[in-house]
Amino acid sequence: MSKYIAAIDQGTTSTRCILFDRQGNIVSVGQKEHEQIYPKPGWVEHNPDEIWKNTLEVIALARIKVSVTSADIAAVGITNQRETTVAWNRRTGKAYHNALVWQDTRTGDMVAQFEKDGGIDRFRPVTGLPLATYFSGLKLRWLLQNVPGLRKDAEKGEALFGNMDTFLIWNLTGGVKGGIHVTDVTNASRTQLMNLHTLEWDEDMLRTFEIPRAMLPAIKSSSEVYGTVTSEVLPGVPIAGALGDQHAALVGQACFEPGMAKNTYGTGCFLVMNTGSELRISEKGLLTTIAYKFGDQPVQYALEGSIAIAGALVQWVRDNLGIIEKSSDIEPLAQTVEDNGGAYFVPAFSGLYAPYWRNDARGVIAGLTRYVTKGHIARAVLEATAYQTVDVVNAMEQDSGIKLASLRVDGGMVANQMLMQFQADMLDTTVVAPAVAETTALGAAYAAGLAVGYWADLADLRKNWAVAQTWEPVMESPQRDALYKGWQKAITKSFGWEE
Ligand SMILES: Nc1ncnc2c1ncn2[C@@H]1O[C@H](COP(=O)(O)OP(=O)(O)O)[C@@H](O)[C@H]1O
Ligand SMILES: O=P(O)(O)OC[C@H](O)CO
Repeated sequence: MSKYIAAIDQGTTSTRCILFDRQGNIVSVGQKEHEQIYPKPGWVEHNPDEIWKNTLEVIALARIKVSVTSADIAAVGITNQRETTVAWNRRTGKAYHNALVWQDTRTGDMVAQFEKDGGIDRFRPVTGLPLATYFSGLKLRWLLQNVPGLRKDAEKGEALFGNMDTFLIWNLTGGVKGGIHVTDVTNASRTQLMNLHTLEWDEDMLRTFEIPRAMLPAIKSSSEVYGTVTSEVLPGVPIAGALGDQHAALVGQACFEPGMAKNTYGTGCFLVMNTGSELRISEKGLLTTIAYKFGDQPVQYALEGSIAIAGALVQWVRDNLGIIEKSSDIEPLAQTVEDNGGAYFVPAFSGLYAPYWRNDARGVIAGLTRYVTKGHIARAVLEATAYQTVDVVNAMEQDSGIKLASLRVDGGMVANQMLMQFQADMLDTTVVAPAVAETTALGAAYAAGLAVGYWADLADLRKNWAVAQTWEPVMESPQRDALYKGWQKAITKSFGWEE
């Protein structure tokens, strides 16, 4: 019997391949970062060829470290940065343009145009999503309008659209030699082209955004065999699961009951609450999305609070300001001071996502005086992620009527003790990190493993979840309230910057 499940986690910053055993333990990891391309202010691109090459490389790396053959791997699961949009040619395999990354704001004018006729929530009842630059539908519309020849090829079915899940599955299953063109429901739910009620591409949305249906992948469940890997890195292994990364983290955190929630602190920060088989359209600025759908079992829905910039702000301080060398240096720098010194950093680099949905917002540092040092700025940077999470939790509790008893956390920023303690303090709630920190990859492994019988059922998966660390709130209410009041004031200063 095969010993492991492989998960490919194609994130915003890097691509990883992780091998898991039956207890959900990490056996081996291969990881590689890719280039972030910023052609203009607000534009963010990735090179799909680089990501495909990195994917092959990280699979090989993960295998070499523990010298496993493909016979040792029962299945592979894919998880990915969501919304990031690629169009490529079926015959050549070449992308027509760099991938437009989820954070890219170039569709701002389209958003404004569509908003004029029906407001920001006009597509919410069908898609669960507000009008925003974030989702794939308008990014694809931009490509179709701006890349010569793409629309013609798309109408003939020669050009294919996909998010990174689709692009990788197509390449892994043979590419130009008959690659399989599919996506899963969770990824499809982020395009703003899928009808949340029917789980099919919505004809009205396709017509409104002028998207040729022939270029769209088939929508599948999150856990079933889509095809078999033909590339020599994993020959003959079935690809049996796919989930957008935030949905995968929900699964990896074993949040299988309605009301259970997780928050993933990566490039962005995404709080997702399982709401069961009931579809709820948010009234507080959250997204309605698919939690997961395992095979032919009923679909599970979720509410999501998406924050565009979290760890990305730490990267920005590292790469653009150069006041730290590596991301983890932000913590000792922030520890050089007692508090934020009155400074607040609102990282509205891609506008503001949940619960504000302000495409016109841009980043500000507020409350500066001559007293403020780089230590205070470091502190304000970390606090920004915690305050944004409080904004989202407040909306989530109002929307769902459920008070969070504790918050399950994961992602690269969870390594930051100061941030996690501050988060517990600002939420006045226990924050809990699980033993397996790579919940995103684990969730994709679970989806694939369930499809091929490596794990029998959800009970098998629940057993694997264990606590690694908890952070308890210790801050007094007056201090918490004063800090949050400052944040609420600062955030209004970011509004209306972009005309
Ligand atoms: N110790 C740390 N303190 C603060 N931020 C950190 C720390 N370690 C990593 N990060 C941030 O976490 C992010 C990487 O997390 P990860 O979960 O790997 O992201 P992604 O899946 O989005 O690629 C980066 O933006 C990085 O700046
Ligand atoms: O790559 P991450 O972990 O920052 O996640 C990106 C999200 O899926 C964007 O919606």
